[in-house]
Amino acid sequence: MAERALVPPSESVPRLTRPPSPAADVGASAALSEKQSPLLPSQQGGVQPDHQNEGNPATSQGVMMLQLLERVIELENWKEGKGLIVCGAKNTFCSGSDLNAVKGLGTSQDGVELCMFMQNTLTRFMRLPLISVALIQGRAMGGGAELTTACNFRLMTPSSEIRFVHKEMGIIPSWGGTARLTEIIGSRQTLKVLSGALKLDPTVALKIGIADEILQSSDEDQSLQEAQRWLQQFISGPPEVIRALKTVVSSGKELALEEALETERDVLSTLWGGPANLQAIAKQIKFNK
Ligand SMILES: CCC(=O)SCCNC(=O)CCNC(=O)[C@H](O)C(C)(C)COP(=O)(O)OP(=O)(O)OC[C@H]1O[C@@H](n2cnc3c(N)ncnc32)[C@H](O)[C@@H]1OP(=O)(O)O
Repeated sequence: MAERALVPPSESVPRLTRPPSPAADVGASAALSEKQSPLLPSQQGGVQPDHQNEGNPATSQGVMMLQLLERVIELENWKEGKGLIVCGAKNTFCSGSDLNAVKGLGTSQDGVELCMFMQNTLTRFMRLPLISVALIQGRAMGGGAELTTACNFRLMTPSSEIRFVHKEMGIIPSWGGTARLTEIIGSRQTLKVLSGALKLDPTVALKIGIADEILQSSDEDQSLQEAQRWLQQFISGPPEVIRALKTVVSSGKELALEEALETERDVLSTLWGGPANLQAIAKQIKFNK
């Protein structure tokens, strides 16, 4: 992996390395039924507050973060998956850190530890061999805005808003959000968005390239269905091919050229002459329609 001047402490974020054996990361060959939902388990409960901890916000926030990590580990083990949608509850994507909890986490060391934990979790999330979509219903603020940048795509509803409010809180986005936003919209736009703590409505978000599309409905269920249809166009096909594509795009983004090329060779070797490839050749598909 290419060294950067300002890398986080090595223990905080796992380094992307090429798959140890070609088949290891892209071995899923079981077909995902087209009826199977590509959704993150968030639809089945997601990262919810642990109500047993309601009396102690700091613990409650910690529990939610651990739950997020658990979900990521679950997804790392979901070998037949192709895509996922991250969404919030009650028409709100995520309003960031629990402001009550952070009152009890006032030292610089607390902030850095939180940051390292979230950098690690979100980097693992970003590297999943799944195509991920943030469905932004309502507000995505602070850490919630950062979470959207860990997804491959962002869909907004007409009434949604993304806002990196960190400056107003006297901090910077440090859950990997600054680095990822810069990669998504470039450094000039990122500087404007962060230093202005700009309210990004869907039209502005689409214009500057943080949003990929504005959905038609702001209704929670309808927008979710729209998002599912949107994602479907990118995940139709055999899981091993979709997962391989995501893997090589991730390595193209993160690795030095020689390593990225080597990854492409390794991943290709798991597909060339495989079932999907042989079937496509046998069908003599034409792409002229
Ligand atoms: C990584 C670092 C970070 O994440 S820094 C960013 C931290 N987040 C924030 O500063 C957001 C603060 N919240 C707000 O600005 C507003 O509550 C937003 C999200 C815009 C929602 O406004 P509105 O729709 O009018 O609802 P509201 O303010 O009445 O809130 C409903 C209840 O939810 C609560 N809430 C909201 N956000 C948080 C939060 N981050 N931490 C803790 N509690 C939060 C509100 O306090 C309110 O609670 P209650 O109903 O008054 O008990």
